[in-house]
Amino acid sequence: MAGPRALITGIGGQDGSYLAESLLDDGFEVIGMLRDPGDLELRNLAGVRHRCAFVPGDLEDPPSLRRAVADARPDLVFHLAAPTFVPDSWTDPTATLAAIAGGTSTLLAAVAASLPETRIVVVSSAEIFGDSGESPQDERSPMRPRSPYGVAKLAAHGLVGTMRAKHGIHASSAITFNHESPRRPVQFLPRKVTRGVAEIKLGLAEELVLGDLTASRDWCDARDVVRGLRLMAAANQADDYVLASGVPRTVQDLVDTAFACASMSGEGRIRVDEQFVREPEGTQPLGRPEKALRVLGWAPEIPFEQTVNDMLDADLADLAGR
Ligand SMILES: C[C@H]1O[C@H](OP(=O)(O)OP(=O)(O)OC[C@H]2O[C@@H](n3cnc4c(=O)[nH]c(N)nc43)[C@H](O)[C@@H]2O)[C@@H](O)[C@@H](O)C1=O
Repeated sequence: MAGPRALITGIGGQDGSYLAESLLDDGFEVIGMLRDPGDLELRNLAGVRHRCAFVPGDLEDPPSLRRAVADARPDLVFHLAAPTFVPDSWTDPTATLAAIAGGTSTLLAAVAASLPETRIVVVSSAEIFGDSGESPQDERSPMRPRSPYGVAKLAAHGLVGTMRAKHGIHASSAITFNHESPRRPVQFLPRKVTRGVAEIKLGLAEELVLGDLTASRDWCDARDVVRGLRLMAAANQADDYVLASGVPRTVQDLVDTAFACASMSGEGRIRVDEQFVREPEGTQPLGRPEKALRVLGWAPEIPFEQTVNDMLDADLADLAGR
């Protein structure tokens, strides 16, 4: 007999691919929504692609999302797909809102209308807090986003709560803080750092060019976050949860950790370039994941140093294999 079915939007990304692996391991049938299911460049899915099915769907094309839900008839939906690099959201705020807020409302409405027993987890973001004025942040902290990306993620988060209240569906919002892994793209800071350190280690580069070294983030491992998403889907009651480490670290801390993992000193190897410096944050982004621990029994398990080390190892192997 076939197992329960899960539809994952954003299956080719960092979180989507780990989630697919975890669900397949537990006997789920996994259906991935892709803009182009003919795309074979799904590096993150290399190990499991042949065990997944795929349906077409584009966040900015509502009929395609409704069709994806109708065709997959999932028991669970994990909505992960989104444009994710925050600075890019200033280039086209309209497209950011359409993809993130519009895509989420279409999926929630499709579930409420045709599959009301289906459970859905929507991935929101710590960027919804912005100038919260409160640190650390939890599910009840003021939400004052500072970018179109944050505004769009706040709309998606709000839609989950309103659709849950109105239609009684099992819809949950994961307020995820920064999470990393060897599958993180290089435009994000931690991957840029481990890739840069690997290049220096191999003699392929002399320095690492970054923005503000004093900026602070709450980093955890993507594999821990994915475990949290599954616990949210499995919980008796749908609800919203902060998934975070609860530990603040600066960009400099991250850089030091990466050089230490490479058994090197970063002294004299970092240059700050204004093009990577963002406006300073009024409120330190830092999560308080107490509710996730209390209700779901979730806590991060993979130490920060382990994540950075895994990323560095992947970069060294990748560069050495070229
Ligand atoms: C929760 C949230 O998390 C992520 O968004 P992000 O925090 O913008 O991620 P990032 O890795 O681009 O920046 C982290 C920090 O690092 C600083 N920083 C310094 N120097 C460079 C630098 O050279 N490059 C970058 N990218 N950042 C730099 C930068 O100013 C910032 O303070 C996404 O997953 C997003 O989708 C999401 O939802």
